[in-house]
Amino acid sequence: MNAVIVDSIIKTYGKEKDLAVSNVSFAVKKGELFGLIGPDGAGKTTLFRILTTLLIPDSGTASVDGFDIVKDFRKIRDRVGYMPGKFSLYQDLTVKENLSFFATVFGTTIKQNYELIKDIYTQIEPFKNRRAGKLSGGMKQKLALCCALIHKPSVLFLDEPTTGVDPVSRKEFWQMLRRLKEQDITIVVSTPYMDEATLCDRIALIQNGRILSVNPPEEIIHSYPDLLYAVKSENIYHLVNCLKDYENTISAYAFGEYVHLAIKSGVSPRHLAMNEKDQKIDDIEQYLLRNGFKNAVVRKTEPTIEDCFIKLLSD
Ligand SMILES: Nc1ncnc2c1ncn2[C@@H]1O[C@H](COP(=O)(O)OP(=O)(O)OP(=O)(O)O)[C@@H](O)[C@H]1O
Repeated sequence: MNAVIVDSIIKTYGKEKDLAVSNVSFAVKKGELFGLIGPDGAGKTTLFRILTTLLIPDSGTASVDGFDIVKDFRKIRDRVGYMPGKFSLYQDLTVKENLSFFATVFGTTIKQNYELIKDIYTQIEPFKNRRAGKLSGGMKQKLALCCALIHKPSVLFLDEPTTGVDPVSRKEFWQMLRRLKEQDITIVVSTPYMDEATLCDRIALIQNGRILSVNPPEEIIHSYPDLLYAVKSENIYHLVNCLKDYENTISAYAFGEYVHLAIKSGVSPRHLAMNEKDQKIDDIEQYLLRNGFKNAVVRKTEPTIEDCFIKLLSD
């Protein structure tokens, strides 16, 4: 059964009718941890605001927990938890006051649903009398999650919950989400961090208001069609340009301290053992040598979600 159904949603802004969400359709299964992955401006927040009944789409339909986002908006508001990217906490209220406030708004008490938030709340309880504005990023995020959960929602929408949070808190946060999922809460979470995509059951890759793919992350990675190499040398900028001109190149782009080079899979096996010497590596090394890169290191690499995203964008 599906907890969220989005069918042909279109949303534009302003007189110019700038397209923010372009004919988007997808469904999220009950109990699923579903990720909306895409860069800034992709349309993630707009979709969240539509699904939490804060915005009305220009056209298309959507339902959450079986209720229509327009006709049944009140029922949806009782059933969803929403952690917006910004401004979800009252900075001048303490940790405890924020939580009590959100509980009261939903006609419940902290005590009534304490079991659900206990794991998370105990981590911020030592600071319960501190004003929210004086908490660290990680602590704010935990409090905001408690506030979004306090009325025991069946579907939880989290808009970029880990943006601006340190790597350790980010990891802890995802562990918390996995535990919530075990309690049968459907979670839709957006993130611009591609590495977080692999922690979801399924992900929708979104760009410019369009969905490029909806699949489990491992399937997206498995269906990557090209051969991918990581190339390292001094002067990444020149290296990228040089590799773009290589005859077999499909794409070449900076990837951390490496350049990722995608080439046509041709006759080489798609999954060469990582330590197996690949004829193509020799060819690339020779090409780079001819072009003045004396110490370039070339190795085969497995695609990440980010590589798949780049591939989908260039198709
Ligand atoms: N209130 C608004 N008025 C006009 N345009 C808007 C408004 N809100 C969003 N947009 C535009 O709609 C597009 C999608 O924005 P949206 O905020 O949904 O994306 P996002 O993926 O959540 O990115 P971000 O993380 O930057 O918020 C962008 O081009 C954005 O500039």
